Amino acid sequence: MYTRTVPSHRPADRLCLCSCPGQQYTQKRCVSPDVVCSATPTCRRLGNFRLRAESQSASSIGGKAPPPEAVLKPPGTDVEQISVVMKFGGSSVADAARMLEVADIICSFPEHRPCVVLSAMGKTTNLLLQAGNDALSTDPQDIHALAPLRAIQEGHRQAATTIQADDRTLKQVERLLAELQQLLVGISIMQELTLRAQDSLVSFGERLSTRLFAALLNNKGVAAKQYDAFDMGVTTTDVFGAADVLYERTLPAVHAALTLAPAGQPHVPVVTGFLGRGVNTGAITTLGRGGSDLTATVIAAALGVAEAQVWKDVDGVLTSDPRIVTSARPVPLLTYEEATELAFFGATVLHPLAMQPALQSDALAVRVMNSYNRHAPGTLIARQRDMSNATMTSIVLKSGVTLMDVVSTRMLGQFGFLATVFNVFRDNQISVDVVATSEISISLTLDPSKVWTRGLIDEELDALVTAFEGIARCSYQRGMSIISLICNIQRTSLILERVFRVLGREGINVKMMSQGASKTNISLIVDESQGRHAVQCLHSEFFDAQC
Ligand SMILES: Nc1ncnc2c1ncn2[C@@H]1O[C@H](COP(=O)(O)OP(=O)(O)O)[C@@H](O)[C@H]1O
Ligand SMILES: N[C@@H](CC(=O)OP(=O)(O)O)C(=O)O
Repeated sequence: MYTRTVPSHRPADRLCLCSCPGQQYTQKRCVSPDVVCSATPTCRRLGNFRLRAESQSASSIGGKAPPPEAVLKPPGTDVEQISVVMKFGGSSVADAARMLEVADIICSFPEHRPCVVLSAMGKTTNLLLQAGNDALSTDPQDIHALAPLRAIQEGHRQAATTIQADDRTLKQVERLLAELQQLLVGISIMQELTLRAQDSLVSFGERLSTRLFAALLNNKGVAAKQYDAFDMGVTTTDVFGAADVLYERTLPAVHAALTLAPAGQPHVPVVTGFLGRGVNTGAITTLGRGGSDLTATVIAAALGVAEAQVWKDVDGVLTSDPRIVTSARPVPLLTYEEATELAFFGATVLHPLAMQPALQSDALAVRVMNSYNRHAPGTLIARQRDMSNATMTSIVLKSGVTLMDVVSTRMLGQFGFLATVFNVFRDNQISVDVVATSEISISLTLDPSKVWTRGLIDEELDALVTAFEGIARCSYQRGMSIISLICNIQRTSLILERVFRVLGREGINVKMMSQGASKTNISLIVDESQGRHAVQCLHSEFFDAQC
């Protein structure tokens, strides 16, 4: 929890939700309290406000990137303050051509002055992790030939050439690539890759991509400046690999860094996502995989802007993971709570903590957009939404889960049993996802990736069983999946009747179920081997017209 100390720059502004046919649930920053929307008779009071679709149509519809020599019309240079944070993930900035496309997207919002947050290009983070692991089994003199290192060097040099990066940027890129190689040599010599070193290692991805992108914008006539988040005040715990943002320190510092810029031409800040600086160690930290989403919402909260846009390679948050259900379709509206549950329970489209700053802010909306299909309305995530017509919103699968049963060896009525059980998990630093209890027994699922670099190992589970000796009988089953139904809990009976009819028909046994305090989620635990099939059948039942 934190108190937001940074006031909004536009106290008169407010957000409006409109539901115009064909432009469903478009959200706007309204410049006066009675300005709402223009498109249809039901919401006609927009006046001088332009719809997103209109402003996009002024730019290159069809998503074709401009030729490298073209000069872009800068986004909102006449806008005094930064008014939107736009985050582009690795898939959006996979290569120079994609960076050009992203520059064009940014410039298609002339009414906005953006702050841009970028992830590493394409799969660079994975390549960096692979290089770190490979370095452990490579002689120091052979590090320069490591395949992932070569791929990173070649990819970034090629991008720098294509975007015609200036000499200063070229030097910076070469310096970073040399530093990266040195770090890998160090890992090889030390024969050790700590989480701290690993965070420094993966930071090179965002440090390189942002420098290249700022150079590209400047080349296009859009004044831009690169920022490293860890030098700009993003302060975190020292939990390497999954650091938590320290909001009280971070928000005012980021606000100052981005608003107290030296006088002169307003510029577009291009900030590294995913990275922070550990409060005690002073070392570079990361916010967990996909952490750039969180960087974007943190910056949006720090600046008090109304919207953070996270641009992906899908048309928004979908009714299921498109890699499991090919017919999955976009969900137009979500609440912060629904988005958080989705992300925690396996929808990798959003970082699980990305909604945290939005929850604490006055009116920060998060919009998930597709940089490959910029006209798609995307998903708008806000504090509340009308649930009257909602039944099933999205179906999520999380695999690699361990199911643990803990049964008290004492008599019925023994108090303090639950507290004792959870103390054991706390002492062993293992996080629990889903819980179902009776008076003397408790079933729970254990998070497969408490640290994003690995899953639970057998030794940890055996240590837990030992820790329960004398307190309870404990057994565990690996290879489970959690299916999370993000749905309207007001309709639980109706939903569960359909769920169990489908699962019964398919011969899928539910090992455990939990509805819990969440108003948005019912979790079912099934055997991992049946997880994908179960999700496909449930999606078909709730979303496909023929069922
Ligand atoms: N419910 C879901 N809705 C949309 N995408 C999902 C969902 N679940 C998983 N995904 C996956 O998330 C991917 C987008 O997230 P991510 O790869 O982190 O994007 P980026 O790297 O651009 O930030 C999609 O390509 C899709 O495969
Ligand atoms: N590059 C980091 C951080 C990130 O947010 O990436 P993406 O936006 O591409 O998911 C990662 O791969 O985890």
